[in-house]
Amino acid sequence: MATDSAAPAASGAGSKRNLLIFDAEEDLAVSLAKYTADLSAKFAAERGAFTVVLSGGSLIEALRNLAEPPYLETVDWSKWHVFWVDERVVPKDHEDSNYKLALDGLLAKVPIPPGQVYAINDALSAEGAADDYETVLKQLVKNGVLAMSTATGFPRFDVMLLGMGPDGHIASLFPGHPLVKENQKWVTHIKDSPKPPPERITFTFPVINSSAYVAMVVTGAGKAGAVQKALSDKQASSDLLPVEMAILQDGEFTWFTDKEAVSMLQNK
Ligand SMILES: O=C(O)[C@H](O)[C@@H](O)[C@H](O)[C@H](O)COP(=O)(O)O
Repeated sequence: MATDSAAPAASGAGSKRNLLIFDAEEDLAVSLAKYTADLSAKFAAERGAFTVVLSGGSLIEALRNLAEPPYLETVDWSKWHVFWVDERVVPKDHEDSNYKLALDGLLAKVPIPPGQVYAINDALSAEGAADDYETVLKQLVKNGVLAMSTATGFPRFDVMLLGMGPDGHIASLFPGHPLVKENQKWVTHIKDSPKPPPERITFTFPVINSSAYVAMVVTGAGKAGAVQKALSDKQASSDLLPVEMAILQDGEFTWFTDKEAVSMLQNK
C-alpha cells in the first residue's frame, strides 16, 4: 500500500489529508474497518458517543468487515449513532433506499440500538424530510449526542464515510447544481438529481466540512478522472467538482483508493 500525507493549499486551517492506495479492494476493506473501529473507540472514550455518517453506493460493501470478528465483538456498538449524508426519498424498504442498503449490508448484523439509527421520515415530501432531518439533528445537538463546531457553527460529526460518483459528486451534491452553494441549511433537498432517483435529501457542504474525520472511499477506473482533478495541485478554480469542495475546517480527510482509481495521477 502506498501512502501520502499532505496539507494541500486548499485545506482548512487545522486540516490534514491522507491518500491511501491499496493493491486490492479486500485490503482497502480491511483497513477501512480498522480505521472506523479505531475512531469508534476514540470517540466512545472521549465523548461517550460516536456519530457516524454513511453514504450509499459501494461504500457499504467496503464496510463489510465491521460485521465480522474481531470487530463484531470488540466495537462498542451501543455508542454508535448512524446518519446518512444523503438519502433517496423512497420508502425505507424500497430497493433504492440508502437506509435499506446499509441495513442489509451492515446495520442488521451489528447491535446498534435501533433508536440510534436515524433514517429519514419516508412519509414526508423531499422538502419535509430534509426539514425533519435537520430538526432531529438539532435535538441531538441539544442533548449532547452530536457535537457542534465552534469554528463554523455547524454540527461536527465524528466521522463521515463517503463515496464519490464518477462525475465527482459526493452526497447528493452534483457538479453545477445550485445546491453546492447552500451555506445556511444543515440538510436540504433536491428534486432533479441527475443520478436517479431524482428526489433526495442531502447534508450541505458546511456540515460535511465541519466533520472531525472524513473517509472518501473511491475505487475503480471509472473514477480516475475525478480523482485526478481532486488530487492534482491546482489554482483556485471556479469549476470545482463537489469532491473538491470538501475541505475540512479542522479535521482529517483520508482517501481510501485503489490503483485503478489513482491511475491518472502523475505523482503517487
Ligand atoms: O445516494 C447516493 O447515490 C449515494 O450516497 C452517492 O452519493 C454515492 O455515494 C456515490 O454516487 C458513489 O457511489 P458508488 O460508490 O456506488 O459509485
